[in-house]
Amino acid sequence: MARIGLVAHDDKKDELCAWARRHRVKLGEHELWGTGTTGSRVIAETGLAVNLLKSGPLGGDQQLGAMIAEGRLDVLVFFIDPMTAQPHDVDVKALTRLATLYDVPCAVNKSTADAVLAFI
Ligand SMILES: O=C(CO)COP(=O)(O)O
Repeated sequence: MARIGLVAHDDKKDELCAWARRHRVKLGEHELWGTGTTGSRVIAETGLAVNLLKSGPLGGDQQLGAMIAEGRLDVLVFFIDPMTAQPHDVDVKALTRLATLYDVPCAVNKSTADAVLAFI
């Protein structure tokens, strides 16, 4: 069982929820963690159990980063919106930086997320 973080920027939340619905059975075999708004939407739209952290801009991204630094997260699925500036861009960069540093698989779009999930 892998510990998977689920995060999406606002314009990518529909995409992440559709992805989670498509992989509902497989995701159900794993321990899921989500930032507040993303995680709540995944719960509502899939019925999957997701451990909720704070909303991303309020510290949720940093909580996921801390989990990575402490060896408590195995996979990060983070659908980033490349077209919209984020007020908490420093947190976004910190999270992707820690995933890179600790060699945690980090899927920032659907096809990469499909590939990572097929692998675990
Ligand atoms: O801001 C986010 C990622 O940077 C996601 O946070 P929410 O899931 O709370 O919207």
